[in-house]
Amino acid sequence: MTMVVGDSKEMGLGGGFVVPNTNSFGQTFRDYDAASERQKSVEEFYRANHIHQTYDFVKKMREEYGKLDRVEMSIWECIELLNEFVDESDPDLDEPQIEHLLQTAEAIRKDYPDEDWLHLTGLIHDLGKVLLHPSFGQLPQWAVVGDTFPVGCAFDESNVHFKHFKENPDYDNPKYNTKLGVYSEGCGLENVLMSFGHDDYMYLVAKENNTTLPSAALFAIRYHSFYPLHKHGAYQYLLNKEDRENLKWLHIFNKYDLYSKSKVRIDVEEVKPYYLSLIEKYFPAKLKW
Ligand SMILES: O[C@H]1[C@H](O)[C@@H](O)[C@H](O)[C@@H](O)[C@H]1O
Ligand SMILES: [Fe+2]
Ligand SMILES: [Fe+2]
Repeated sequence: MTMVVGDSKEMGLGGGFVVPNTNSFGQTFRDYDAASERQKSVEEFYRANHIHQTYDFVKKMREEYGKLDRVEMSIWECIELLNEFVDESDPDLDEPQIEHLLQTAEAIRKDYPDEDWLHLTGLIHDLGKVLLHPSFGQLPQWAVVGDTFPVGCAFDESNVHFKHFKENPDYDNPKYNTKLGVYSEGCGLENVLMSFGHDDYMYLVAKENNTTLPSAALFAIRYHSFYPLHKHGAYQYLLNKEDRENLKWLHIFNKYDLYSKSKVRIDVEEVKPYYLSLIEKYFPAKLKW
């Protein structure tokens, strides 16, 4: 039995995943106001993100990137491409993305050893960040990372750095700035346009390449950055019954996505054979991106 020294919350029994009290900068997770070396640049990131993610922008990007006509590569090749990127929206992590993917997957594996689909979901959930790469047009960070939110209806105040939405052209547009905007009560998230980024893009890649992952996996990939919903319970009026079901797995998934972020590196070569076997089980050898 492993005992981890710390207060009661940090104590882990039996080798399961232990939720740390603080991130690797000594702060609580997702504290966007804490004075840290990353605070200013993260806020700058959200300012640009909130200004530029409009209804029209999202529509255009979805059409363009939904074609999947840019690159052909395997899941593992994509993982390796992510080695060079650090996410500018993240107050908790400044390691290359490949570390975060493996940390998430391995943390899930500790607590859910039999749910191999969830391990793979952890491994691939952020692969959409490949949009930052030159072969994808080197999109700016504000169009790829950060929390997501619906466009086409009023922005909820639970969004991180909400005040910067006031500079978004949709903020004053009566078509888009009411509670429901262009949507109807209970219409289902599938019918809602979310701010464009790595979540929705990776969902499209997985679906269009005919993954055999279950729908809870696709939902987790697609909405894992939708913190206003899964952390704050905002935007409930857009959900349908299926969304509420899938949300249960997203809550589980989020614990590992967020709290596995650390400076402790995973030995890539050691775990690679296991993940290659999962990729082979759920994906074709080459995918369209
Ligand atoms: O900074 C993080 C990071 O970009 C994650 O990949 C995303 O899923 C989170 O929602 C975001 O806040
Ligand atoms: Fe993400
Ligand atoms: Fe993540």
